Amino acid sequence: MSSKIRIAVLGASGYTGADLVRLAITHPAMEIVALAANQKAGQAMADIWPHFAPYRSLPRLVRADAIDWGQVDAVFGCLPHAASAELLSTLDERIRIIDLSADFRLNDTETYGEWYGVTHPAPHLLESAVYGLTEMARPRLADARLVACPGCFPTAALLTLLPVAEAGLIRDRNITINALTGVSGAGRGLKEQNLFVEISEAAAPYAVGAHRHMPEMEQELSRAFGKPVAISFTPHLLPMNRGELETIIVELADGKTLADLRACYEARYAEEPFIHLLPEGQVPATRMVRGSNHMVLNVFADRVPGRAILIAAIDNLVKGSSGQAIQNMNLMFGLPETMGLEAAPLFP
Ligand SMILES: NC(=O)C1=CN([C@@H]2O[C@H](COP(=O)(O)OP(=O)(O)OC[C@H]3O[C@@H](n4cnc5c(N)ncnc54)[C@H](OP(=O)(O)O)[C@@H]3O)[C@@H](O)[C@H]2O)C=CC1
Ligand SMILES: CC(=O)N[C@@H](CCC(=O)OP(=O)(O)O)C(=O)O
Repeated sequence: MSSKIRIAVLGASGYTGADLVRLAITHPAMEIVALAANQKAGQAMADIWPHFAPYRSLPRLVRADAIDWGQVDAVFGCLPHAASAELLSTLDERIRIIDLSADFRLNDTETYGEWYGVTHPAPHLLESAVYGLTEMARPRLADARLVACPGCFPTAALLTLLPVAEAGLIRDRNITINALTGVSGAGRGLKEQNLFVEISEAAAPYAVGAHRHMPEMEQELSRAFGKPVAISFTPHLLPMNRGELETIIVELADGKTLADLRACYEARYAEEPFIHLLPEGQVPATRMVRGSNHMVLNVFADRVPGRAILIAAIDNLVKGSSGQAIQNMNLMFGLPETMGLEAAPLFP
């Protein structure tokens, strides 16, 4: 192995793949050896991405079957679900996999089939897959061959809910998550509902009562509560490029207070480089984290007795996908966890 981790990015012509490349360019221990696409194979990154104009030496996009896999130590799967598992399951066991799709997040293939509408292409890989919510998965990452990065909505929701669920501070019922997202969450493919005229000067919910991230959140929350949990989750599309904000209403467990929630986050996240409990009263907003791997979080009282409001913001393309993927890679390869991810948020 060379002194750097030689990486391939599958889906480098998509939004998460491109943001991964953006971060990899300045990562001191990553060397980009291959970039793959589907319809855009054959094109140069600088031709399809205006922000890569200064980086003409990036490898040209190829189809995955044209990659010299002997040169690759780690692969990032930035592909649609099913296509991702199909391709990744053909790779040599030596190559470590960081998958950003939904393919290896759910433990059971029946739930996957129900929500994703396809038969799982590689069920034999599920057992060894580590659910890569980094802050919760550290001990299992060093030896992992396959890491399934969480969806963008579950990332913010679970980082907010898991500590207080595990500490018995909230009830396992009536958890309501309302989320706002930027349009890059839907990928670069053209969809008429995401055209400028359809989304500008507007805000609208989608996948109401039926979003695919619910089973993923329920899987992890059920583990934390030690019993099956159902949640209510409604995403809303906003006319912004990046960013995700989640407002979560919870019921406090008997005798627990807002101060208990705050103390729990202070203890759990005090040493975390990327998770920040804001000072009392400060409201999280997407502009606080844009372009960075940070998450900001705060807790607020609800007028309804016995409830609390938890709010978190992340950048869907960084902490919600490519940044978290690199954070996982750093731990898989024994590197400092924050390597290549130290950039401050972009503002204004
Ligand atoms: N966008 C986001 O905020 C997040 C996305 N994700 C997940 O990450 C994955 C990538 O998302 P995103 O970057 O937004 O998607 P995009 O639609 O922007 O990009 C998809 C990429 O996959 C390639 N591709 C499509 N179909 C195939 C195929 N059959 N075989 C090989 N390559 C193919 C495309 O190539 P070409 O352009 O040549 O057609 C493109 O490079 C998805 O699974 C998504 O759900 C996860 C967290 C957040
Ligand atoms: C705005 C928008 O459409 N966002 C996407 C989130 C992308 C994501 O995280 O999807 P996967 O779980 O498939 O990886 C969505 O709501 O489906």
